[in-house]
Amino acid sequence: MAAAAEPLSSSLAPQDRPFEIRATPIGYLGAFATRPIPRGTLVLHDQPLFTLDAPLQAYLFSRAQAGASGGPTPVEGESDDDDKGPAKDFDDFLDRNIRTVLSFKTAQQRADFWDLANTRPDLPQAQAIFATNAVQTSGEIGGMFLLLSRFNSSCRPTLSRPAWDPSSGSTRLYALRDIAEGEELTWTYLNVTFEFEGVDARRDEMRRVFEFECCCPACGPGTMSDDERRASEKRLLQLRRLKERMACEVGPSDEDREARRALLGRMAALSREEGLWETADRLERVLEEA
Ligand SMILES: C[S@@+](CC[C@H](N)C(=O)[O-])C[C@H]1O[C@@H](n2cnc3c(N)ncnc32)[C@H](O)[C@@H]1O
Repeated sequence: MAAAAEPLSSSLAPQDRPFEIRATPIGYLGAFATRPIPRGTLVLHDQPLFTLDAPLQAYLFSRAQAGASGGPTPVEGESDDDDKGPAKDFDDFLDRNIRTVLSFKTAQQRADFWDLANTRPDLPQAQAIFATNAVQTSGEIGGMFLLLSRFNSSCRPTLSRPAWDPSSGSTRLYALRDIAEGEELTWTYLNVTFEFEGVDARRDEMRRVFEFECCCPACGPGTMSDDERRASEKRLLQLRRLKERMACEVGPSDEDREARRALLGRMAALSREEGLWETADRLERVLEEA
C-alpha cells in the first residue's frame, strides 16, 4: 500500500523534514518551510501520541459517578487513581486519564507533551494541554499529535486540513499551493462551512470555538491594506450569494446544468483569488463532474 512507504514525520530527523518549529513574529511557536515546497507535497504525516474518545470518556465518567465496579474493565482511560478519591468533575476525570495514558509513554514524549501550548488556564493542566492542541481524528475522537500541535491556524492556510487514515492510524497534511522557503505552514482550524464568512464573523467564531483572537494573515490587524480588506470582503460576499444561488439551480435541464457549471466556475475563481485553495480545488473537482 502506498501509504506505508511514506515515513512518519516524527521518525525523520528534524533536518530531513521540510519544516522547522520556531517562534512566529507574534512570539508563540509555529511551523515554517525550510525549503520551497511544491503544491501537493505531503508535508506532515504523523501518528497521535494518544487519542481520547469523548463519548467513551463521558460513559466512563457516568459509570464512575454511579460507583460502578466489577464487570469488564473498559479499554481506554480507566485510571488507577483510587487513592485520590473520585474525580471532582468531568475535567478532573479527563485530566487523570490523560496522566495515566502519559505514564505509559517515554520520558521524552512526556516532556514534549508538557511543553505544548496551554491556553486554557481554566482547566486542569493535562486536560488544558489536550484542549488547546487536540485534533479530531474521526467522529468524536481527539488525537494528541506532538508535531501537528505546533502548526497554527490560518483562514488562508498553506496546508490542507488533517486527513485521518484509520487503516494506518495516521494523519496527513498536504501543501495546497507552492510554498516558499520561510513561509508559515498553517491549516484552518475552522470548519469549512465558515470559509466564506467575513473577517468579523470568522474572528468571532474563532474566539467562540477556540478561545483565541485569530492573528492569521487574513484576520490579524495590519495584515491587509483597507483596499485589500474591502476587496476581500466583497469577494466573500459574492461567494456567499453564489452559494445561495447554487442551492436553487437544481433542475435537470441542460440550461440548469449550464447555470450550475457557470456558478461553480465563478465560485472556484473567486475562491482562488481569495486564497481559499482547498475550496477552489474542491469546487473544480465538482465542476469536472457537473
Ligand atoms: C495547536 S497550538 C499551535 C502552536 C502554538 N502556537 C505553540 O506555540 O505551540 C494552538 C494555539 O496556538 C495559537 N494560535 C494558533 N493559530 C493562531 C492564530 N491564527 N491566531 C492567533 N493564535 C493562534 C493559539 O494560542 C492556540 O490556542
